[in-house]
Amino acid sequence: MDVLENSSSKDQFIPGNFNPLLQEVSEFINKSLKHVNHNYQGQVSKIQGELSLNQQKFAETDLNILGKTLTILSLPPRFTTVRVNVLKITLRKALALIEEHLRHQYIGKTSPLPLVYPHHLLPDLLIIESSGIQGVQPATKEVIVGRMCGSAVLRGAEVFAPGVVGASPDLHAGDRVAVFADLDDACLRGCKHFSGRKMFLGNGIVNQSRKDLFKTSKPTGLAVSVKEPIFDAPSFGSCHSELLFLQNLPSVLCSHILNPDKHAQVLDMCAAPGGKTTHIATLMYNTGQVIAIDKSQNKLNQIRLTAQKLGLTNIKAFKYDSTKLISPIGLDGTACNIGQRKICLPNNIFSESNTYKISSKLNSVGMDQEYNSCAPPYKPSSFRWILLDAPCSALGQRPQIQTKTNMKELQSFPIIQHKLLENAVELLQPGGKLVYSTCTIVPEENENMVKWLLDKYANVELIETTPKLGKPGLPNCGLNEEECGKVQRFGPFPCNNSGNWSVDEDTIGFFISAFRKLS
Ligand SMILES: C[S@@+](CC[C@H](N)C(=O)[O-])C[C@H]1O[C@@H](n2cnc3c(N)ncnc32)[C@H](O)[C@@H]1O
Repeated sequence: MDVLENSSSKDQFIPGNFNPLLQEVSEFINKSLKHVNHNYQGQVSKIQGELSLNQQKFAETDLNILGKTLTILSLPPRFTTVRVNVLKITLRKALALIEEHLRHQYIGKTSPLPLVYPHHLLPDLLIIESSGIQGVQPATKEVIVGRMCGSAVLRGAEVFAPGVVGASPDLHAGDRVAVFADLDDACLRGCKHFSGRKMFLGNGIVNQSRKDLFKTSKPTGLAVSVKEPIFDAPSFGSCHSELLFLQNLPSVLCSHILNPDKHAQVLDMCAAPGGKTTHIATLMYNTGQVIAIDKSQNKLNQIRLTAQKLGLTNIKAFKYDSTKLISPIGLDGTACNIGQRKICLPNNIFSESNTYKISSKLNSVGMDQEYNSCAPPYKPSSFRWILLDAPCSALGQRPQIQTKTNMKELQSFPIIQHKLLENAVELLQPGGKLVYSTCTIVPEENENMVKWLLDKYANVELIETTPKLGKPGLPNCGLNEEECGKVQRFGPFPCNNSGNWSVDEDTIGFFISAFRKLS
């Protein structure tokens, strides 16, 4: 645990030997992964002294799986992955667009122009390979930003004025400045000399003076243009958002694994902000129907916007609690059944106020009826394809330069995942396919969840997930070797001893499993 102990004494990020994740969370991951440590021991000793980030050797004490995992989690993947809207543009043309965008973006940057190429297996994915960690020394003057802004900077963004919380007293436009993230939300707005825990993100050129940054409570515009980031990553903003969609590789894989038929009816139980929903809708060539459920209205609005941008009209989105998706009424004419017209009852959860219309066309009466006919809840065995991309502890997301998640919160996720899975199994037709995924590396939400499902339902079988890009499931977490081989896991992180991780290894932490319901 030296990695963590070191962290409290450091006030500045040095890639490769520091991760500021909360100690409590680190202990939880450590507990969850304890059975893994043993299995990784052989590989860990092999890479001792060899694994290097930023050409810096890892200290012997850092070479434990937890230390490496936490270090990697604090940085973004070196590969940025872009899903191409193949309904509107070919991969080749999209590649040319991205190259052109990058050529402009990298003018004046110290890092080399990234490579762009198609993924070796996923037909709609382009890879942007950047040079990753850069050797950069902090400039003397500094700007302090919040954690959210800091994570965005690590993924290639510039610093905008609302993200700035502190700055050196004599800061003027045109100054070269070091950008730091405030790890504990401890920096008061307008602070001149911040002495709390902070992480160095890179150097840039100031666009607004200190006076301009803090003269109003709602500053706007570019604050710092980041020229020498500690981690080189391309930025896209809203560039060609009707053609290109930034999406992590395992998330793209997830929809390919579900692989519904054209004209199918698919249920996406936890859909917002809609990355996978819109991908599934695209894989179905904008035919059939993707029913997207989420409990958050704000996030549902994001699905609508993304669908509109991408030109997709086969998505119907509803605000609903997916732990209560099964119709409580039955087939007495008032019950809900996909494809039948829904009759709204007094006090029925379905109402104008809690559903969301995906397209303005739906305002016409006829379309409203069509829309209503697929509103939740549903009778059992309604769907042949279901995606449950569950709410989870998200401990695979990168970069996580700090997390506020506490132990109690972490332990709450398996409870809701059980309820969601129960609904999913009930709604699945015999012969139907369910994909369960999370963006966490914690076995309690992954392998253990699969084991729980298989034990509970004799009529559900675990099936192969293809295409195969991830690693097998973790051993000693309830699944036998054959079962481990069927699921796909991304993280805890690579154990090849060169440090040259491939695009399929250097990803966010993720887990994918697939099931079929027997008749
Ligand atoms: C991991 S995110 C889904 C990401 C999404 N599939 C995508 O690819 O963009 C989990 C989502 O589950 C939603 N959620 C959490 N509890 C829910 C519930 N009981 N019913 C429906 N949605 C829920 C959250 O609002 C969140 O948007």
